[in-house]
Amino acid sequence: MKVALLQMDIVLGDVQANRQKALAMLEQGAKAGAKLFVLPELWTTGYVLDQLLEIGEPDGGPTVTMLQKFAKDNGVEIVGGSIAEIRDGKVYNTIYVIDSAGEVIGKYSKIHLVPMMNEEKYLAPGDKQGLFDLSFGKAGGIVCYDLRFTELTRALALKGAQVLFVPAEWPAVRGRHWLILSQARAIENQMFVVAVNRVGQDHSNTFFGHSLVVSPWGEVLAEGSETEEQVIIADIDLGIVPEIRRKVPVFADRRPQYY
Ligand SMILES: O=C(O)CCC(=O)C(=O)O
Repeated sequence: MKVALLQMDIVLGDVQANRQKALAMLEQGAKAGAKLFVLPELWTTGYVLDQLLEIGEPDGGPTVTMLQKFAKDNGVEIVGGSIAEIRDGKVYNTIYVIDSAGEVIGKYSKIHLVPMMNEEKYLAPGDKQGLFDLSFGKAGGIVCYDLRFTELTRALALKGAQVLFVPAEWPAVRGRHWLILSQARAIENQMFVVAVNRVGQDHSNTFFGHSLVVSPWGEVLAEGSETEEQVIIADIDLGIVPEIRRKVPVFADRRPQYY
């Protein structure tokens, strides 16, 4: 399966400009033969947390409609990064997952809000795990800071996820954590990790880029640069997951009665 990671810069607060940029990058990925597309966290707005209530979108808004049309026209699946979703007068940081017929087949709202970025002042936390049935099988979705909470990814793996998608806006000051945690989640859960970060800067942070695809054996199959916008393409062979889980049987050897 060919996956495209849209490592984009984000124009702060300019939803229209970000949509146009994402569309151009989606087209670039489709030309390269990608069948599954993943976008970064809050890619339509960036971290303008105090504006999200005005510029966020309810279900069925223009951003998700644009992604649905692209998915249907091109017969591809999309993990629509995360966008600011307005629900019951609150803002959620939500991944939309769209199938190749253009249907929204799942959503996940970021569970762990980031104190270092004051998210809890502006965002409401999700309360459900993101487990999705895609054409290749089960996949999990988490957002950025969620990557630090090993229990959440393990719960998704125990429910059958073989791929983990991680849209992010991860800052460069903690860049090493991004690389190590992405590889750790892949190795300990014997799953592919497809982690998509933004590049560029906002008022408070320089972002780290280095979007990456890690195999269940811990190999980095593809990695973006630190500063450049890029459509990163990687080939994922899900056939190796059962093979690795047989070779090093950590799931069979768990002893949860002692944890
Ligand atoms: O955990 C971190 O260091 C970064 C988290 C973050 O930037 C986010 O969740 O948006």
